[in-house]
Amino acid sequence: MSITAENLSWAIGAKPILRGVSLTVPPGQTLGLLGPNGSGKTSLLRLLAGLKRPNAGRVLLEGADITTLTRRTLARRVAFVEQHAATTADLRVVDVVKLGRFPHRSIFAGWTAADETAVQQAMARAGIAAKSTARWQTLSGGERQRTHIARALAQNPSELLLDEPTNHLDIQHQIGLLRLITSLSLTSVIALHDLNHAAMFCDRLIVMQAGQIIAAGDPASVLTEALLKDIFAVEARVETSPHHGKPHIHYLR
Ligand SMILES: Nc1ncnc2c1ncn2[C@@H]1O[C@H](COP(=O)(O)OP(=O)(O)OP(=O)(O)O)[C@@H](O)[C@H]1O
Repeated sequence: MSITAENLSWAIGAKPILRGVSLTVPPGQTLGLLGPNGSGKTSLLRLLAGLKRPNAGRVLLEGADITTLTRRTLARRVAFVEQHAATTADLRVVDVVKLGRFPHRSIFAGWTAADETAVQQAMARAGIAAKSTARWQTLSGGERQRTHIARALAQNPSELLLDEPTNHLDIQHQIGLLRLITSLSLTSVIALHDLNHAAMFCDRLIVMQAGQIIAAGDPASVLTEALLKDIFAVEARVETSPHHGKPHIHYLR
C-alpha cells in the first residue's frame, strides 16, 4: 500500500519542526529517511504513523486520509518501531511479540492458530526465537531491538515505519534486518544514519535538514559528494560499488 505525505507542516508551540514535507512511497518500496541529528526524521515518522496530527497538510495511506481511518484499522495496517522504544513490564520476549497481534483480535475470539503462526514466524525472522522465553529485563540492547521488530512483524502490517532500527545491532543483524525488510512485500520508511546501508537497501532516499526535504531520489542521485559536504559536513568520495552496483561512500580522514 502506498504512503503519501502532502505538504506536511508541524510545530511544537512556536517552533517549526517540519515545513512543507511531501513524499510518496509506492507499494512495496523502501524509502530511506536521512538527515543530521534534529533534522526532523522522528517527527516525520510520528506524523506518518498517525501518532501526531500535522498543523497543515495530510497523510494518505493508499489514497485514504489517515484521519478518516479508525484507530483499529490504522493499528492493523501500520507498524511503527520507535527509537528507544521501552517496555517497562517484566514480560517475556514472546509476550512482547504477541502484543503485535492485538489489533487483529476481536474480544470474542481466543488466541488462534494464525496468531501463533504470526508470532513464531516474526520471532524467527527477527532472529530472536532462541530467546522467546527470556525476560525483557535480561535482554541486551540488540535483543530488545529485535524483539520490537518481531512485534512489528507479528502485526503483519502493510506499512512499516522504522526509526533507526539498526541501532544496537551487530553488523550481521544490521544487514540481516535491512535485507529482511526490503524483501518483504510491504511499504516501508526507515530512518537511518548509515548512509552506505541506506544506499544498499533503499529504493529511494530523502534527505532532511531543519525540517525540510532538501534532496530526494534514487541513492545514486542523492548521495553526492557535494551533499555529503553541505548537509552532513563530511569529506567523502562516492563510487559505484563493483560488488553490489550501488553508491559506496568512502569517508576521508
Ligand atoms: N517535544 C519536543 N519539544 C521541543 N522540541 C522538540 C520536541 N521533539 C523534537 N523536538 C525538536 O524537533 C527537531 C526535530 O527532532 P527529531 O527528533 O524529529 O529529529 P531527528 O532527525 O529524528 O533527530 P535524530 O537523528 O537525532 O534522531 C529537533 O530540533 C528537536 O529538538
